[in-house]
Amino acid sequence: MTDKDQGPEEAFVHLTPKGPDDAADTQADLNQEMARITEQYDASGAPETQPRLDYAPYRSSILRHPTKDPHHTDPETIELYAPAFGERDVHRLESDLTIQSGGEPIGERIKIRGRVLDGDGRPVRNQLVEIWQANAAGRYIHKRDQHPAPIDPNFTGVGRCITGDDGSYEFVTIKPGPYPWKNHHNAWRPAHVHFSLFGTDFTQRMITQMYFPSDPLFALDPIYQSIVDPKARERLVAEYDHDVSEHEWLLGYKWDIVLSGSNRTWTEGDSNV
Ligand SMILES: O=C(O)c1ccc(O)c(O)c1
Repeated sequence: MTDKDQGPEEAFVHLTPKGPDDAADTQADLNQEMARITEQYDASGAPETQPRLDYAPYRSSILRHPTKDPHHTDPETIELYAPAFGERDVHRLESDLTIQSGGEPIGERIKIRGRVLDGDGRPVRNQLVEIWQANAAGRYIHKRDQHPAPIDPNFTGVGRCITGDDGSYEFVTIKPGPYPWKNHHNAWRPAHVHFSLFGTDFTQRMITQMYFPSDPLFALDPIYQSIVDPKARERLVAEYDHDVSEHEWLLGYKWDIVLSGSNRTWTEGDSNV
């Protein structure tokens, strides 16, 4: 575990925004800084699928990134007190975020389907997959999110499931709206769904985000841009899949998560960084 390991609570820790006179607060300056770092990467020719941990345009990463080597733990000891999940602990209906209350949540109903795979393309079965996200208006139910967008009384934005024998997972949910955050002036996060994979024990937990195709905010988002390899960025974007869509009911997206190897999915916090 590292201090960067992040759940729904910690996702809202912001730095105080700098004042309007601060040069780094303009989007143009931020874009320049992001482009400079990407250029350095391109020149280095190094394949890099994981994000810069202390990426200045993403302000909180300066505070939150791990500064010490990973802490080695004895896997047997950790099993004595870490939480563990089995198939029976997670109900099938917990993967449908649209039926948690008496009423229908507002927004575009979607299904996200995918597989969890290892670096050789083998399915990773029986994994706890948890998601959390903003509602259709871009609002989280969280005390630190007080921006003036409505809370949906029929939507918590939280769900979970266990992967099947073929590594598959599936969530029915509402497409999240873009989220305004305080990283810099007029900062909006592209619509995204947070994913946590538990691993076979707590020390393996990894956290990432899934995005939606063609989002105009990608180029402006320091979290997305903190991944300098364009291919690694693209792997975080789900694909629209018409076969997953259902007639007059929902739109379908496909998104696979690869745990290791050169096609590894970007992770923002896991026990390996
Ligand atoms: O780093 C953050 O502050 C932060 C806040 C909310 C999010 O949805 C997010 O992805 C990051």
